[in-house]
Amino acid sequence: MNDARNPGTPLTPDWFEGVTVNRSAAERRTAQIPARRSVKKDHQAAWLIHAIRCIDLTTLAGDDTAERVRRLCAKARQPVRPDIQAALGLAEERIATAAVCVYPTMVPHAVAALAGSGIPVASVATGFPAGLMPLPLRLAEIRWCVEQGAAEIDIVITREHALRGDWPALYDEIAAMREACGDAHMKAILATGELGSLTTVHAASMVAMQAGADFIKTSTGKETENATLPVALTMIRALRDYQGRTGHAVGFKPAGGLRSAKEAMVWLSLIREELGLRAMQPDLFRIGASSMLGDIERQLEHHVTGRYAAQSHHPIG
Ligand SMILES: O=C[C@H](O)COP(=O)(O)O
Repeated sequence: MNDARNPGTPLTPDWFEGVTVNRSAAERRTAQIPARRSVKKDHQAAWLIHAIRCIDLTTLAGDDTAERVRRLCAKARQPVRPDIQAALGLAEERIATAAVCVYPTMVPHAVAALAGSGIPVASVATGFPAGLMPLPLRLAEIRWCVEQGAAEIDIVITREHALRGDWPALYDEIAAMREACGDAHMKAILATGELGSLTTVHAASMVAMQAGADFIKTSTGKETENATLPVALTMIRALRDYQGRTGHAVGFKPAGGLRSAKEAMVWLSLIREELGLRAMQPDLFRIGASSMLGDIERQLEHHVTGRYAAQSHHPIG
């Protein structure tokens, strides 16, 4: 994760009030990306390996178990089958996911399973996914996760603050969460599918960064609408504006419903086009996904063998 933490700024409404985001313009701009074959065929395998290195390998299910988390962590340590990795000429390469993301009570199991791997444990917190709990309890949950060894905390915002335009309330809660995180890096989940408009998404993005978020993240994966390209473009433009004003690069994490290798390529293309190569690195770009890795591995196997394995051949959970 980017060692240079986001120091944040005082709440500065001038940076977002009066900004109106045109949804149809954002949709037109992003509609072109999926169709574009911007990555040459023989570079696609390299892009997919890079995508793996950006994945927060996630399980956030009510029936999660310690055993499932242990299996997920083993996958995070060895995401590509050794024979496929060798056939790609990468036998000596260390390929691992960026992090493993779990619920709080699964953190100790993930920490134990990832010991010595260098792969950080990310935990959702603050009453994920709705966040509708008293703030002191949400802050205590963050501190508990950090004490259990989580190095990254994915917090959720109170959507009502954004929906009502109560930016001081939103800023104060995120700043308090950032303080509770201590040395753990904080990703602010905006739950954009519940924010009503891209204009509100833009404002909430800017407030989260001003309050000290190290990353801004689209979704919990539990909303009806999760990561979409127009939402991402809105957040990325806010990121770029924030960096222009402060000199600090905040990370971006799309999450929720991202299932395929092709989507991974589209998201990487969007980041490259909008923010450049540096922003594609795992300390600034993550993909929150519970099942995308399986499809990426299938594509890599096809790249190597010319055949597709059955979906079940690359299980994770
Ligand atoms: O990052 C967290 C998301 O819940 C992952 O969503 P997903 O299970 O749809 O991949």
